[in-house]
Amino acid sequence: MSRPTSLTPPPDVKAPDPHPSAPPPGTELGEHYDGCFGCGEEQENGLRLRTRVGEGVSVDTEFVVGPGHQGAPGLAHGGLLTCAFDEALGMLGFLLHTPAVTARLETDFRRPVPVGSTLYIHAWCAGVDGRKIYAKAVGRLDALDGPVAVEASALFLSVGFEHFVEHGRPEEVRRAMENPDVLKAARAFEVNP
Ligand SMILES: CCCCCCCC/C=C\CCCCCCCC(=O)SCCNC(=O)CCNC(=O)[C@H](O)C(C)(C)COP(=O)(O)OP(=O)(O)OC[C@H]1O[C@@H](n2cnc3c(N)ncnc32)[C@H](O)[C@@H]1OP(=O)(O)O
Repeated sequence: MSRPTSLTPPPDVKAPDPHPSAPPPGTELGEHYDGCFGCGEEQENGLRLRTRVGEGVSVDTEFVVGPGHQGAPGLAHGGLLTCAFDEALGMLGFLLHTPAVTARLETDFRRPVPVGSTLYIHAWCAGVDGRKIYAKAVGRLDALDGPVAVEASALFLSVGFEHFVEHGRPEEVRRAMENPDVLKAARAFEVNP
């Protein structure tokens, strides 16, 4: 039975529309930062997840589970599955046009996920209430309509770019700010609130 928690939007809060400048469904969202463990190309041991825009405020992310992702022999590690969900859910901020960070993330593991399988993760925004972004995701095994293996509920909070500048280690922040793609994304957020 589901119970109200801080991960459930208040009853009067509806699922939002994408921001007018959000990319259309089907668009592949690139890495948000090349050093990101979830999506960064420069992160040697990272998951290198790719995410596409779905209908409304939703995204689809595929996680191909390899031998480097094991917990038990031949099975995906739960923490890495949660990481893949965090990444997919985090991308919803791009459709709402705000940088956002995970405040709380709850994961339900329904079935084991074997090495060699692909987890099809669908994540969507259930509501926005001020800075709070309520989000959900479901991961299906080996097909878009495959059996549900993992589900997640999350609360993200919108933050300004100063969150990253103030808290990140200065050398990585400096390097990120030298990247024209990161700067362009940061300016787009600021110019079109
Ligand atoms: C210049 C370079 C720029 C580079 C930029 C690159 C691109 C970036 C773009 C996009 C990034 C995408 C990244 C994706 C990666 C995946 C996502 C992650 O893994 S993020 C990492 C993990 N998360 C954290 O590290 C957060 C650590 N926590 C915090 O920083 C703070 O706690 C924060 C911001 C979450 C909240 O702090 P407060 O001071 O802003 O706000 P308060 O007042 O504490 O909370 C506001 C409301 O939210 C509730 N709240 C806060 N935390 C909660 C929780 N854990 N559970 C339930 N409610 C919570 C509170 O009760 C309050 O509610 P009431 O307004 O009173 O109703």
